[in-house]
Amino acid sequence: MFKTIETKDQNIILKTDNLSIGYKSKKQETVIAKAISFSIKQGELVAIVGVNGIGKSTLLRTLGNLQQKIDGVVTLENKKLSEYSPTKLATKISLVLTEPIASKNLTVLELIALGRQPYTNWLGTLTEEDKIKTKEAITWVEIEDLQHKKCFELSDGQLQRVMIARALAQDTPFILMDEPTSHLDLYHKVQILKLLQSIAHKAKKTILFTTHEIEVAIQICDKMLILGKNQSYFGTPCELIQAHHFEKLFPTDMIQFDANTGSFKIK
Ligand SMILES: Nc1ncnc2c1ncn2[C@@H]1O[C@H](COP(=O)(O)OP(=O)(O)OP(=O)(O)O)[C@@H](O)[C@H]1O
Repeated sequence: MFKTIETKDQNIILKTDNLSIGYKSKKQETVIAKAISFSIKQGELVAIVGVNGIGKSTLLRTLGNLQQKIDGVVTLENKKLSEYSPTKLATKISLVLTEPIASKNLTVLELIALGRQPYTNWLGTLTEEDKIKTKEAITWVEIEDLQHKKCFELSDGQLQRVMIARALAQDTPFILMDEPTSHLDLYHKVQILKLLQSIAHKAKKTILFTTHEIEVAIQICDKMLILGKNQSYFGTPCELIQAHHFEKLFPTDMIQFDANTGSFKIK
């Protein structure tokens, strides 16, 4: 249904090596987090977790090339991220960010079709292939009944599914999502993450997302990145639990991670 891609280096799609992220101005450079090294393979669902303000969104924007890294190397399909043109990058990475969409007056179908922009001509004319990819994305996310609604008529959970469909219509091998489960109840959080898991595993998309739902992510994700200011930890949830890395996530005065249940307990 969707394109799969072949890469060298054991199907590694994205790799960071000693990456530092942060903000640069003419006067100063602020490092938010450093020494971030990890690699993600095709078809993996990966969560970035960490305390508020640690730099999860900054990392996601850096990986999407929306902002400059401070130091280190990011490679996408064995090529440096900085060597991609914006047009080429749009065929490799789709981004679902938390900013409210400006185009809520569009219908769901129109919004999802915007995902085809990297492939359309300057008039935005949709080809048969663009229409097929748009329909496929709608079917995958099971929102056929919503397609003619206006986006402002949707609930948060429905809108989140629509944004995922738009990313799928863009048909990139790699999808970056900032907090796809925010504002959702537990049932809908799990529903969205299960959907992302099935897209990763069945359509062989590589999905990297930020979340505060650590306990749900432990149960659903293939790998996780625990982001810290000076050191980050990457691995399968099981490896991270066994290495006691979740214990270091929050100050221990109020909450403690229980490695037996994979959950946090209030002290
Ligand atoms: N445009 C900016 N210029 C300078 N500093 C910024 C900018 N945007 C964010 N920051 C700072 O970068 C740090 C990391 O912010 P970021 O939003 O990446 O964290 P986060 O882990 O996603 O947080 P949260 O979990 O609260 O969403 C914060 O200290 C924030 O104040």
